Amino acid sequence: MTEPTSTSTPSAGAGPGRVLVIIPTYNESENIDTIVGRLRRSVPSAEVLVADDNSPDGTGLMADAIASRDPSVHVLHRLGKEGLGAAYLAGFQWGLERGYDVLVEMDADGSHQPEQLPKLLDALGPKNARKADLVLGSRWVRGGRVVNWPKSREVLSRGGNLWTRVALGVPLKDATGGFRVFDRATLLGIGLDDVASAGYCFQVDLVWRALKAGFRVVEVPITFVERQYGDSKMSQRIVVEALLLTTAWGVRHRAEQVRGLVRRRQGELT
Ligand SMILES: Nc1nc2c(ncn2[C@@H]2O[C@H](COP(=O)(O)OP(=O)(O)O[C@H]3O[C@H](CO)[C@@H](O)[C@H](O)[C@@H]3O)[C@@H](O)[C@H]2O)c(=O)[nH]1
Repeated sequence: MTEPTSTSTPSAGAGPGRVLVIIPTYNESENIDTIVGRLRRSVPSAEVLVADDNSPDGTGLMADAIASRDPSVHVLHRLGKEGLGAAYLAGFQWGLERGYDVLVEMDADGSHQPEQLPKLLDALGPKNARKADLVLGSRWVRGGRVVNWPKSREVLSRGGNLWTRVALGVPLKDATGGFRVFDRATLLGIGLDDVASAGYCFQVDLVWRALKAGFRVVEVPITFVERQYGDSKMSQRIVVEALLLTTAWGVRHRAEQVRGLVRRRQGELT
């Protein structure tokens, strides 16, 4: 693990502040060089943290080699595969401890295009005058799209987002996507210590927490391009986790709403 340098810090106030892009990896040896290179060219001031879960294909070692040539690239070596959510939580902690102002989630496989990161950072706004607290790269708002996705993935994603709106009342088109930009204060304000979701449900969990805490969440259209190399880690277990957890949260949420309504009615009657 290497320490961040201060050389890439943008001028105070004008830009978004110190940006750390966290890239979780598990068996991404075919993608890691390309994605880090694209990212460094697209947003040269941003630093990168590769959070690798001891990938058997040597992704972590490849990331070390990149980091040895580029002081803006850091590597967090984790013991084993614990899911995307756990890798991001470790990455957030790493970045918050080191004082980054903006923390970004981005896949390693090229499905999130680094060339679109500047417009997500623009939507967050400058460090001293944020326009939003959390920016979501959205496939399902007007202008957003997916390229080369099988119909089954589109149905799963659209269905998952519909379920999120119905069960949790989340007023967003794409609460499950994983290309996002967090202001530091948002991550500090949503209680990361008790996040239990490990798989992709983690994405819904964080958005929902941000909305409940009153943070401004905005969606910006992106083009999501299905990976060319390597495999998705999406599994039945991940889908079941998402369904069970969102259902449990939804039931609790609706019960709280009903209790609130009853309390208000009782107050009106007395
Ligand atoms: N460290 C670590 N990284 C992981 C793990 N599982 C997946 N990743 C990494 O997380 C990124 C996304 O994983 P994929 O398996 O390629 O994701 P996907 O199926 O295309 O899902 C994407 O879309 C979902 C919504 O449709 C998103 O919810 C998800 O975050 C991701 O962006 C990749 O960089 C992958 O290596 C893990 O257990 N540990």
